[in-house]
Amino acid sequence: MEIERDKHTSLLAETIPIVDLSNLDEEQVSRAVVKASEEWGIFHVVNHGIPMDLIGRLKEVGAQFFDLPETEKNAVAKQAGSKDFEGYTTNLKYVKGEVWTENLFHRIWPPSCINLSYWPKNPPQYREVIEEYTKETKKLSERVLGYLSEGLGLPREALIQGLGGDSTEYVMRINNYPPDPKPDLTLGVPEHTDIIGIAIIVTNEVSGLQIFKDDRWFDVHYIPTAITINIGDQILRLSNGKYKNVLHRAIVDKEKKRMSWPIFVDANPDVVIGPLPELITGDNPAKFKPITCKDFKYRRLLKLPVE
Ligand SMILES: O=C(O)CCC(=O)C(=O)O
Ligand SMILES: [Fe+2]
Repeated sequence: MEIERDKHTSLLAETIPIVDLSNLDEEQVSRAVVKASEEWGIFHVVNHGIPMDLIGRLKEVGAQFFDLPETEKNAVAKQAGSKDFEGYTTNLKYVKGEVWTENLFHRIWPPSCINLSYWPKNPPQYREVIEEYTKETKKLSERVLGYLSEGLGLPREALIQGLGGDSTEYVMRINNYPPDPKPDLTLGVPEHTDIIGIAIIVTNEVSGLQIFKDDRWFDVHYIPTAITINIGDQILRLSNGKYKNVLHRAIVDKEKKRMSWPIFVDANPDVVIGPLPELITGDNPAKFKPITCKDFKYRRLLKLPVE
């Protein structure tokens, strides 16, 4: 596969929507989140209520982990042959069309699905910081899903329940993209839509996330105080296509290390994902067939069609 990279994406002045969550007019906030999700499938939130100090500590423990020698990172390595995704994986190689990244992946909520053997013991404050950040992102996620439910004309809990309510899994991913001497040959993450409900992302100061809209790629500019929210496949399907699952990719930098910390809000494997029944009318027929999350992911992974 040859990577086609437009040369001048960063010249585009347009930015993804920015929603100020401190606005006291809740209806205005709700409408802004809904509009951004319909048109872009991605937006920044500012004044989101998550302490910047906590975000700073999250970035610190992530960076410290990836700075460890390979042998130490391998203490939490993804198990070869394991069907599950949790653990540390590295993919740093100069092959045309390949990805240039190493990452750490593990569940963070609910407590019953946490496997601490994939949580680094070094740096020592890793666990405490992630636990604190989990609580904050869960609140933010529920707030955003509440607005998106209202935008469907449904009670605030509708999408939270659609994603499985208390069984919804939160998954931490930390992506590390070291400087890449041959950035034209590689991508950090090839283009994809997230297979989950929503993603809540912070990054370091190096921009690199790009999204596809109206036939072109746009840079998602780094805003120090913002958190970026992506709509994934599960919300597209639950909303019967109203909210867009944004197509995105990450490019790498020749000189600077880029890092990102997405949290994925993900229905558990047994949850059936299809348009919420209340949305379906003669005028709005179902655009998707209900399917368990497990089957949906399996088919997407193998690139099989999903109705
Ligand atoms: O690195 C980024 O900004 C985004 C990474 C991403 O899309 C993913 O991990 O799914
Ligand atoms: Fe993604």
